[in-house]
Amino acid sequence: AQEGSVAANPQAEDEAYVCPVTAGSSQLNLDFDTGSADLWVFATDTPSSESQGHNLYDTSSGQQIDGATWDITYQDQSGSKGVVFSDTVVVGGVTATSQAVEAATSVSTQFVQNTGSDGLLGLAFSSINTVQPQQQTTFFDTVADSLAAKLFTADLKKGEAGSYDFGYIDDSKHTGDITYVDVDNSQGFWGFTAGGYSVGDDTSAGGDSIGSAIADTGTTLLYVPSSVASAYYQNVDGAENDSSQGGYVFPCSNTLPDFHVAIGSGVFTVPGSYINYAPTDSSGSTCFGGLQGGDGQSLSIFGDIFLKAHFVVFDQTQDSPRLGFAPQ
Ligand SMILES: O=C(CNCCc1c[nH]c2ccccc12)Nc1scc(-c2ccccc2)c1C(=O)NCc1ccccc1
Repeated sequence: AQEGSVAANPQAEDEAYVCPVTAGSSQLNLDFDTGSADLWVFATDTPSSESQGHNLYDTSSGQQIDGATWDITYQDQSGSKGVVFSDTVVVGGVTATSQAVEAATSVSTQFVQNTGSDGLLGLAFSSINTVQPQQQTTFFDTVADSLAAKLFTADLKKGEAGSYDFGYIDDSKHTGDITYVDVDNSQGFWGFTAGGYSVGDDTSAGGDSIGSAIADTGTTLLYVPSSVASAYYQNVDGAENDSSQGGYVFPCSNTLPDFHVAIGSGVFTVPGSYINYAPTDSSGSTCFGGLQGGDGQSLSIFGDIFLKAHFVVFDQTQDSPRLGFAPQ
C-alpha cells in the first residue's frame, strides 16, 4: 500500500501553496486545490507568450487521450483550457500510473503572471472534473484504492512550509482530538455545515449559524455570509467595506480579534493576526482583511486563511466522506 508526504510551500502573502510534483519526465510546482478537480499544467503545448517563467510539462512523455479537451473558469474569472494526456504522476512518493494530465493551450493572465505555480492539482471530487467527452479522475481518486488508508491531510501554515500527506494521519502534526463532520459532496466539493461563530475573547461560537461551507485549499481567503463579516469588522476600528479595494480594509495599526466557529462538536479559532492579510499598498497604512463577505452566494468558502490554522483530514475511509479538523 502507498503512502507519502509532500511539502506545501507558501507563495508571497500565502496567496497559494505549491507542491513539487513529477509528471512524466517533468518536475512542476502545482497548487493543490481541494476546491477544483482538474490536474492542469503549463506544457510544451502552451503558447510561449503565455508560458515564460514556468516549468513546463513535456507532453512527449505522455499518451494523448484522443479527442479529450478541458476548460475551467474560476469565480475571479481566471481560467485555462487545453488537451489531455495520460502519464505517470508522482507526489511525495505516491505514484499514479495512468493519470490525466491536462496540458494548457490557453491560460488567463492571472496564472501567466504567477510564475511560482506551474498549474493546479485538483483534490475536489472527480464529479466536477471538466474533461470532455469522458470525465477524468483526480490524482487522489486515481490512487485511492492503492493507499494504506483512503484519505489525505492538509497541514498548511502561515508564512512557512506545511505539508500534504496521502494515505495516513501523522499524529505529530496535530494537538488534541480530530473532530469529524459529515461531508456533502453533491456539488463536488468538500462541503460541510459550519455552526455558530463568535469574535474576540468570547470563544463560545454561539451566534447565528454560518451554514453551508466548503474546505477549499485553492482559495486564499475566508469568505463567510456578509452579515458575519459585518459583525466581525464592527470590532475593528476604522474598518470599512470598500468595494473599490474589493472588500473590507482597515488601518494596519489594528490588533484584530480572533474568529471562532463551531464545527461539529468542536470550536475552531482563526487568530486575528491571520485575518490581517496584507497591506493594500506600499505605504502599509491600510490592510486588507483575510475574512470577507461572500458576494451574495450562499456558500461559505473556508480557504487558506482558515485552513492554515488547523490540521485537516479529507477522509473517504467510511461509507460516506467526512472532514476532520484538529488544532495544529
Ligand atoms: O475555484 C475554487 C478553487 N480554485 C481556485 C483556483 C484559483 C482561481 N484563481 C486563483 C489565483 C491563484 C491561485 C489559485 C486560483 N474554489 C471555489 S469553489 C466555489 C467558488 C466560488 C463560486 C461562486 C462564487 C465565489 C466562489 C470557488 C472560487 O471561485 N474560488 C476562487 C475565488 C473565490 C473568491 C474570489 C476569488 C477567487
